[in-house]
Amino acid sequence: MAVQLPALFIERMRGLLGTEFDAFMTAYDAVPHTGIRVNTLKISVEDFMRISPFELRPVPWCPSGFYVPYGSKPGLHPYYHAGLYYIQEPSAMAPVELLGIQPGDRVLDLCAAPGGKSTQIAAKLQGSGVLVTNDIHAERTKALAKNIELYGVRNAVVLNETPERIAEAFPHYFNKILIDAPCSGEGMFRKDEDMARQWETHSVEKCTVMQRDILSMASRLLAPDGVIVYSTCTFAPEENEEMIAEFLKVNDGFRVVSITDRPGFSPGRPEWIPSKKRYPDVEQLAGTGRLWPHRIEGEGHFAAVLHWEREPGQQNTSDQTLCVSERSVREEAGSHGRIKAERHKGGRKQAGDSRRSGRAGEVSTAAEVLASFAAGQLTLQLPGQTVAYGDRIYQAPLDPDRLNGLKVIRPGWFVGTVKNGRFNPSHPLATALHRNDSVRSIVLNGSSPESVRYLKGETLLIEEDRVQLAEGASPKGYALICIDGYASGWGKWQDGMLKNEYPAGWRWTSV
Ligand SMILES: C[S@@+](CC[C@H](N)C(=O)[O-])C[C@H]1O[C@@H](n2cnc3c(N)ncnc32)[C@H](O)[C@@H]1O
Repeated sequence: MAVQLPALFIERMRGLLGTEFDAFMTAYDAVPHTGIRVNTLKISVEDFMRISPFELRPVPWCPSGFYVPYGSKPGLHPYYHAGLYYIQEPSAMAPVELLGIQPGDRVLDLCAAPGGKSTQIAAKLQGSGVLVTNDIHAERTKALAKNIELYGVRNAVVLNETPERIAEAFPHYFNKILIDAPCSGEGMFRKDEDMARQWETHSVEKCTVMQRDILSMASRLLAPDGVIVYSTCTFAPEENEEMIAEFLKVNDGFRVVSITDRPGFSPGRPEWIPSKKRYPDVEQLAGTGRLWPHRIEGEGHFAAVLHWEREPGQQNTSDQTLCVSERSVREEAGSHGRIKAERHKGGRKQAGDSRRSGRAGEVSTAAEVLASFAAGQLTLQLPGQTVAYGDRIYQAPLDPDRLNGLKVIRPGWFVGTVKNGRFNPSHPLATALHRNDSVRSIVLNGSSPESVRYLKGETLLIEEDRVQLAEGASPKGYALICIDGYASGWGKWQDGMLKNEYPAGWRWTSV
């Protein structure tokens, strides 16, 4: 066995698993599986299967998930940089499938960084409804925001908050909530030896304190008839079945929705909750699910689906807690600059509602400059509400007043900046477009060095006949650069020269 497992962990698993223990241990002799999940915001599964540079084998519990052969190195292909797939451990693809996301859902991903599951949720929403995605760690929210942008998500709000403060701002607002909880990570020991090394210090008890707190806040955030999916990547019953048993004991009206008929899942193990701790109706915990590394092709996971069955109308769903006079906003100084805190006292410029800021000139400037750019450059109607924070313009999926008092990393789709009355389109605007959304586009061949040179930030020579134009458009100006047809960034074309607009912090430096 390559992995050094903690002795205490081995003893505990031997006691729990009994005759299954030997099979469990043999899983540690196998190499972990590599998975990719197709980003259906940018490409359909069928189209990706046609162009995939890798041999694909379906992941049974995720229709857009595939195993790729060991050694494939999916991070080293231009399609990865074009956001066509997310590299994700196969078992980690399961929790979002359990949320049952429908168009128009209001979804909260409470522990979201670096964003694997958030990008999966966004792909299921297909631009409808709203995704509020949050992580408590400021550093990790940078990676989260970047992934939201790389994967072309238009309807996400990115927060860096405590669950409690989100619960104060959004009481009973979300109909789907994912808690991919911080946990002791026992299910990842095969894939990440550091987790095995850190296990004793990162104790199960410490994690249960955080999990209990996060779950209790989720009950305040959930709308009547809503669903919480709670998941961990650990085996410890205290963080899994027992955590859910405790939650059910203190939260009336919730029921476990059985997932044991879902591909890959084995039943939860209520019998592993120590008998001295009594919880009512523990049998329903058999309806939670476990993914075992010796039974499936993936790492160890646990998931529970909790449905709040309380009748609508029994809870206070008012928005009265939203009135906060000041708002703190965090924004990045540049595309990938340092995040700085900025306070606005009613100074936001919001399109279409000059009464809010009292600075009608600026209000109209931001919205009008964007509208004028969009009229000349884009063929789509931008979704959401135009909002300006400083010189940065966003299309927000939520009324920005709902975010009052919260640490907001992105209030919506970052579409560009206004400087000296000119609109400069952002990189995330490009990554969330489809080729025909721009009046001017240039297609680079994904298997030619040209696409790698573009992703490295080099200037390219491009003949005029390669600039694809909507009717009436001239070849000079911003062109959407598409790798094999999939939007990857901007370039500015003039007289056979493509000035590269791929931002410095995003460039592919490892090739
Ligand atoms: C298992 S990871 C999430 C992985 C993520 N869902 C994904 O799919 O990429 C757990 C995350 O919870 C965050 N976290 C820890 N305590 C938290 C809390 N109290 N509230 C919100 N997030 C928390 C950690 O920073 C960490 O990023």
